Amino acid sequence: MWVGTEAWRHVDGLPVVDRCLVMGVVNVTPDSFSDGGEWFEPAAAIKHGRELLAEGADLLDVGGESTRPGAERPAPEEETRRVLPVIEALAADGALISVDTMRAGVAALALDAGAVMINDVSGGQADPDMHALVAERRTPYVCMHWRGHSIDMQNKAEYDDVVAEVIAELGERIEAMRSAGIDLSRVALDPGLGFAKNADHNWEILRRLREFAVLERPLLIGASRKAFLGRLLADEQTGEPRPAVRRDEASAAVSALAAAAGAWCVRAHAVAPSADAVRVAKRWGTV
Ligand SMILES: Nc1nc2ncc(COP(=O)(O)O)nc2c(=O)[nH]1
Repeated sequence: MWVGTEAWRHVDGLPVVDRCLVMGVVNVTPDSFSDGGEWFEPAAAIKHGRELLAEGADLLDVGGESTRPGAERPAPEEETRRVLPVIEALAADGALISVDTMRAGVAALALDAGAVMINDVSGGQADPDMHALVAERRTPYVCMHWRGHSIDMQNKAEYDDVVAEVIAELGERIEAMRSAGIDLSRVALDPGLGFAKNADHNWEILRRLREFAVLERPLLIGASRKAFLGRLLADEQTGEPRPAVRRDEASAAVSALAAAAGAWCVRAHAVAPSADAVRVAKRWGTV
């Protein structure tokens, strides 16, 4: 039976400990950009989730729809088929699970199967029923900044001031959640790195991360293995981006810096490096 990494204080539903949390990524998809297909079989995904918990993941994010740029959407039934057995098994181990879905129907079944949080990259824009579900079930909810589905989201990466505009658009989401009767004390926000954002936008958001404090909600940062890190670390001779599976050191560096800037949680494919990184950030900032 898995035991939590540290004493949990559920402050109004969102899990909280006295450092930045680490959310391990379990993509049960054939085509996610960073690990597509590796954990597509339930047994492999469950085994991987247990490995991430052993590496120090505070919670696991189980998703059945790839959101990489250009991705085609699976049918709701297929998305459900992918995630439910994995959520059931890992929740039975005692793990804290968020379901990474934009669909209220999938989220409801995931909650019934033992998930304790909904991670919605669309912030409720992809499914008009999502906010009502979150309000009714009083589920801790991650609301990410989003400007449309992966199939064409990079066409919407136009900003005058990306930080000001992402903050404003997340503010609109907060109002929509408030109107839907959602208990905002159970809501975390996420700037959506790589979603309708290019590399410069991502770096500007990270550089100015503290400005998001104006929204007065915990922040989740999902930088792990993303293309902007690959481009930063491109081969100097060939210009070839660093492959996704070799971006974990850079991902951990972002985790440390995001934690130092006050992030509530970081989302990581390789948990161990980021688990160490957030502990370094905590001790560094401790008087
Ligand atoms: N809250 C949140 N959820 C996410 N889900 C998927 C991906 C895409 O990355 P993946 O395909 O490696 O999971 N990124 C995020 C993110 O940045 N934030």
